[in-house]
Amino acid sequence: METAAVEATDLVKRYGATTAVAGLTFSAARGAVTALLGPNGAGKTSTVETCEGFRRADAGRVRVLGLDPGADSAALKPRVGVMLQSGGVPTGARAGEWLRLVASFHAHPVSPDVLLERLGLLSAAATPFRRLSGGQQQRLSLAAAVVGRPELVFLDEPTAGLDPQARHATWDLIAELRDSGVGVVLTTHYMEEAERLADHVVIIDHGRTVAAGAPSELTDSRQELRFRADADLDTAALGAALPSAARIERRGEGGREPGEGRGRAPRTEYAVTAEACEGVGPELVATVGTWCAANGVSPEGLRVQRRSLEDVFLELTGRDLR
Ligand SMILES: Nc1ncnc2c1ncn2[C@@H]1O[C@H](COP(=O)(O)OP(=O)(O)OP(=O)(O)O)[C@@H](O)[C@H]1O
Repeated sequence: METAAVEATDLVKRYGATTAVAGLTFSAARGAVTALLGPNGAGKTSTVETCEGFRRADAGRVRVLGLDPGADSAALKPRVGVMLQSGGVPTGARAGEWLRLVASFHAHPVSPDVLLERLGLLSAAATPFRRLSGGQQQRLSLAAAVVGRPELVFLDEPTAGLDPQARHATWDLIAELRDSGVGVVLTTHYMEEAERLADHVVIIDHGRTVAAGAPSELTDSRQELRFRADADLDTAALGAALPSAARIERRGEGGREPGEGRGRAPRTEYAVTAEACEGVGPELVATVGTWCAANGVSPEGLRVQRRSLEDVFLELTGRDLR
């Protein structure tokens, strides 16, 4: 059987007294996009850098393409592409020259010019790295990670700070890599990106895996009823009218509808959840609608929807700032 792209088991990484990774287990398949999600400081970068062989695990086991990233680093180097958060490009290197140099280290590279064009960097090819915009630097680092036709790429926040055009170009490139059989392991803070791009999501918190699965597996089983109403909605009274398995919670400011004037107070978003997903159905909609009608409340945008990955993420990792 072909080995996984990455297999990490009970991984531990410490920096002095800080335990950044505390027994983390995850796997990433070949020909698939695996997204590592987690709040700031959750241990994503430490995990990725350990898998890349830049850091030594204090305990646990990591296999990358079936090999040990520390002991087998020479064998892995030509097979694994790495995009670092910090770029990793010498500041004086010109974009095009740098990419050609990286390509020259590989036996069958992609044409550097084709990659520069794909990522909108042709006009910046003669510009030194330090003079590139932040987004151009990101894209050059991505190009350098994939130019050698790796079997596996690690991308640490590949679209952080990119404009929508560059983000879409990056997504297209990542999807193509996956479709051609490359394993992609990326970290991101953009839930929409993970939902759209990832085949497998690993949610990490406090150095451990707290949930893993396909985005749809993590969100499908969680329907809820949502609506917007005034901030002072009497949630206790509405809650009392609901079946015992259901409860209502405030989900924060719902904002204004497009075109709605600033003169009107922003609405608050509410969610009614039930212990079992089947509990969120027509009867619950009717109960909420009837209560609203009897109490002079106009529930805007009343709908039953699947929870977003962001909802699931916040539920699992909490709302406290890290
Ligand atoms: N080189 C280091 N020396 C000491 N502590 C470190 C080092 N790198 C990371 N840490 C600490 O380890 C923990 C995990 O950091 P890590 O960068 O792995 O998290 P992360 O999930 O990638 O965070 P972010 O989303 O902010 O990039 C944090 O508490 C961080 O302060």
